[in-house]
Amino acid sequence: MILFKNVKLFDGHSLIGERDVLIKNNKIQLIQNDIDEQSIPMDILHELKIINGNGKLLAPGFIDVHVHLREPGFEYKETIETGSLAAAKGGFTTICCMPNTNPVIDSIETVQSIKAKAAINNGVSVNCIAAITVSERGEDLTDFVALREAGIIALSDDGRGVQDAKVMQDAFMQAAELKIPVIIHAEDEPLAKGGHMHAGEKAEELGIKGIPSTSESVMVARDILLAEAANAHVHFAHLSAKESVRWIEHAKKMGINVTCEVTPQHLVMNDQDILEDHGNFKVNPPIRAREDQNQLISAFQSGIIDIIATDHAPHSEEEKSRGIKGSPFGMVGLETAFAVLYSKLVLQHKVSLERLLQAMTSRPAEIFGFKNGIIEPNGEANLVLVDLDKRKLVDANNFASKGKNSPFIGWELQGWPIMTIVSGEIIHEDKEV
Ligand SMILES: NC(=O)N[C@@H](CC(=O)O)C(=O)O
Ligand SMILES: [Zn+2]
Ligand SMILES: [Zn+2]
Repeated sequence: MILFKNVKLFDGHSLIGERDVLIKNNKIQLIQNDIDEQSIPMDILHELKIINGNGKLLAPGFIDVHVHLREPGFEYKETIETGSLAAAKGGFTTICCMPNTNPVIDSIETVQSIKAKAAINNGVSVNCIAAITVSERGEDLTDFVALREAGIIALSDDGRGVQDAKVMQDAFMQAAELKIPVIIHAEDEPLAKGGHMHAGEKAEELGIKGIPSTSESVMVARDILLAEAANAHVHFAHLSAKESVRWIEHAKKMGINVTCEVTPQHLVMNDQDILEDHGNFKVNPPIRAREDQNQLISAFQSGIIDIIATDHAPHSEEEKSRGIKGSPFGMVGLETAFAVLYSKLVLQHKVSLERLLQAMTSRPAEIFGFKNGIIEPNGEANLVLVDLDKRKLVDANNFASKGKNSPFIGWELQGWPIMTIVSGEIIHEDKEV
């Protein structure tokens, strides 16, 4: 049993002010202006842990619909266990893993084995996203019916774009019938081929071949049209280019069933922030120009961009030590997401705290059909306590993730998750406080 005193409460939709919150039997028992400890029956009082909020923020546990857990096949980069620990440290209680593993998550056996492994970890809920095509080869569709039975929450060939429009059309048609969201990694391979970073001034300066924005935007436009024709729900992953945002805004106005996500790195950086030729700055899609960044921020604040997703993509230090040309694409993000966004967007008055929190809780829950993402009496107690005043330098040595490939190393950030609770149990507590 836990009693939070005087926490600043965000209920999933809005900041509702200072409250006391009582957690009992996995559930949120009471939310009141003042819960008197004396009112708690003596026989259970000894089990009560009182946490003095001192104005700290209590929110629904964060939800991340885009995480690479690397298991099976790439356990040297991350495992379900280390990824779940990293999630808890970042305040996430629900994550969804992408299928670009080895084997690819394209069969019910792989889904079941991931779920079984996740179940014996720290309590973070791990959901599977299965591949659209067998082995993510872009050719034959996986068995959507069987995969849905196995409990997947969406389909995606993340890591690669589905190049063939006919394959994509068939996928949208089946997914629409089964009501499964399709998550698009929008990338036209011939247009992106051979590139390592955004095709702009910075790439020229470094003498590195660029990836043009069109490699993303043409696929966004194509898949809006295909999803519209099939009446499917299309969700675009990790948006990077201003043109993509423009097409999505238009599609939403037309009433097409489209949603999308943006990562912290694409919101707070542009290619001028790539200070050195280091693999930690390499990600796909690439960090683009300042105008793209500004467009992403305003579309995020206005809700055209629905949610935050980290695209947590761990790689080994050895792999990332080969410079921008020689390293694999991807950045870790679970442990820094909130602090990065709070420091660089909220404290700088570019995005409101409410909007940021909605985009990490109730909005992803709504889009992907999770029951959590809100705080309400009798609801499951999946929570995060955030110290909005805490300042800390990002030090990858302290990450729970095996991946140390963060572009934020050395940044001094404010606003850190300090306690994560799943079904009433504290699964992570920051011992420094
Ligand atoms: N984002 C990345 O740069 N890399 C991801 C793949 C992906 O998300 O497309 C990875 O799996 O490493
Ligand atoms: Zn991707
Ligand atoms: Zn990804």
